[in-house]
Amino acid sequence: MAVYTDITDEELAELLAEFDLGAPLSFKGIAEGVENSNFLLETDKGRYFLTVYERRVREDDLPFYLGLMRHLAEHGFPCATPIANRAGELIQRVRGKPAAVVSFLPGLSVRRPSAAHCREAGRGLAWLHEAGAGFAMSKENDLGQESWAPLFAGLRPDAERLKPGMADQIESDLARIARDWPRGLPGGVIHADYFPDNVFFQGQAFAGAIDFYFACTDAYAYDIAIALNAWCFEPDGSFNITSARALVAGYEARRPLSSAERRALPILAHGAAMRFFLTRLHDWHATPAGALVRPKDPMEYERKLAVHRSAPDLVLFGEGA
Ligand SMILES: Nc1ncnc2c1ncn2[C@@H]1O[C@H](COP(=O)(O)OP(=O)(O)OP(=O)(O)O)[C@@H](O)[C@H]1O
Ligand SMILES: N[C@@H](CCO)C(=O)O
Repeated sequence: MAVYTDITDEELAELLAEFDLGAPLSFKGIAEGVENSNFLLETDKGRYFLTVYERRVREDDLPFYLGLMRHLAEHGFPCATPIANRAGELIQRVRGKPAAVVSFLPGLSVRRPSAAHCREAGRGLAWLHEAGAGFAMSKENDLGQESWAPLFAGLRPDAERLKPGMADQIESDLARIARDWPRGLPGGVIHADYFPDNVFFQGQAFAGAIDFYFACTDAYAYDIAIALNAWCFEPDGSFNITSARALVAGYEARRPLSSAERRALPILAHGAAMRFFLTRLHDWHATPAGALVRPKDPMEYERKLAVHRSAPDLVLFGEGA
């Protein structure tokens, strides 16, 4: 359960006094998510989310994330929009931590996405890339390819604890990824955490995205690769090529890929699996037993790494193989 910060009625009243959101009707902590504390606030004027930023999110980066959400919403992309207080500020303070009030985004995420959901998710991702194209700010990807080897250097013992022999295998993946990593692909603002729990649907139709706190400037095709890993693996660990083709087709319905982007998808997917394996491995041993938040399983991503390692043409979908 990701509610790390308690908020008293007095603290809520103090915060709301800065806004014109109406009188509170209900206020409750949301159990989902692992990164931040989220509260659903209902007032006589509508529904809002209060997010208190807890760990990975650096305060200095908030103007980028919140500015991006505003920009996307202003350009017609459905996402939660930060709401400024009467003084025009987007960043608030709760218990000494940075916080923001954002609009409520209607829709539901899906736990087991179908190929039809994947197509819609792909379409939504291309829409996000298009809508973000004119955003004036940029932000380096702190968890980009160059960060992975140094990150793993501190995690070797953790990898060996999970599975003896794993560390050398990961080193060899890292070397292959570094050697083949594509440069110069078209890029701009990417979501960088476009997982099913961050995408909402209404019925089968894409209804929007949340959780822009890993967003950064990087190759668009890398965002697709992250999504292929997150959306197109079955619970038994197999890659669902039908779902993957649907996701890419949905994306291309709005933004066709160049042949360089398409050719790069396999190595980008291998790298994207590495990125989530590493952060999960880090959190796995850093989260104390009995903590409120259950860390995500690094082995799920170790299995995805193994799939990309053994079938490097998989994500080419039969083209150029
Ligand atoms: N603006 C919003 N509108 C509607 N629901 C929201 C909104 N923001 C968050 N939620 C709900 O709260 C849950 C947790 O939010 P979020 O995914 O941002 O948390 P997190 O701790 O950053 O999670 P993650 O583990 O994905 O990084 C979401 O699954 C969603 O159900
Ligand atoms: N989507 C991430 C969690 C952080 O948002 C993961 O599955 O590892």
